[in-house]
Amino acid sequence: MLRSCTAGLRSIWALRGRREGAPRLSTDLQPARRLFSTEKVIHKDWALPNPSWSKDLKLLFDQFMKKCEDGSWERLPSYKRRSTQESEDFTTYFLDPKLGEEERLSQAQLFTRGFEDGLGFEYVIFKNNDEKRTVCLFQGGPYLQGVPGLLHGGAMATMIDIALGSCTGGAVMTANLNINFKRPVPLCSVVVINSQLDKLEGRKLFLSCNVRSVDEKTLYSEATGLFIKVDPEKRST
Ligand SMILES: CCCCC/C=C\C/C=C\C/C=C\C/C=C\CCCC(=O)SCCNC(=O)CCNC(=O)[C@H](O)C(C)(C)COP(=O)(O)OP(=O)(O)OC[C@H]1O[C@@H](n2cnc3c(N)ncnc32)[C@H](O)[C@@H]1OP(=O)(O)O
Repeated sequence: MLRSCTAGLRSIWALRGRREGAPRLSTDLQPARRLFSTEKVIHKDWALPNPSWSKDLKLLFDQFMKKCEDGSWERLPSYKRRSTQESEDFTTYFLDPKLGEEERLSQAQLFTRGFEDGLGFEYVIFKNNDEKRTVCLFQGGPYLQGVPGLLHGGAMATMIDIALGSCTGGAVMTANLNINFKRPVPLCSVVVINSQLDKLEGRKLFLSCNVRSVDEKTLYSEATGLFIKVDPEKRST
């Protein structure tokens, strides 16, 4: 497993070298502002295959894209940042215009999309609206290591949070997340997160998920989450 991870890293570096004008490693501390001056980066949909995707991830992606053809499933696009109504709901709810937050947040981006191809979170989420469930295909890259050779539990928790949140379809906040880590996840492997909405009670959404290996033989984690729809009448700050 470690050998394939190293090989993956080597190919990522090789690719980076080949791509003309490709940004250098984020550890070079390039100003984030420069990244965001490129409209292409802001509007790019990151939930699409790139050369770092393993055969397993590409295969599953293709299978789910096929399921999208009859409209029962949809692929959810993913951006570093976006200016949709949903984001506006969050901004109105949490940010105080008096504090000049907009300027401070001009460099903000979704942290799961802050890594270069293959190094961090590679994932795509498919949603089945009728069945109120999502499937997240996730490949955790070498920068997400915890115990040597294994995915950090916090990285897994992050993906679980996003996967559960993707089932809610609106402006929500995570109020509670409960995870049972049953088996360690090998770094650079692909896992499948199956999430579902179990119950809706006013503004409270109760969700659950499991995380399995591609062959479904290993159950890595099980989790439940409580998400609260933000109340536009309330401000939290
Ligand atoms: C997660 C994905 C979201 C996807 C959204 C989609 C699109 C958005 C567009 C762009 C964004 C893109 C991507 C987003 C990606 C990632 C998001 C990451 C998510 C997070 O990383 S998020 C940070 C961690 N999260 C917090 O930082 C929450 C801090 N917290 C609060 O901000 C408040 O606490 C809040 C708002 C949760 C509730 O506050 P509130 O004032 O609105 O409501 P209130 O307190 O009245 O609770 C109402 C009813 O919920 C019950 N209740 C509340 N909390 C409970 C708990 N813990 N356990 C059991 N029951 C609970 C009460 O008991 C009451 O129940 P009842 O009505 O029956 O009495």
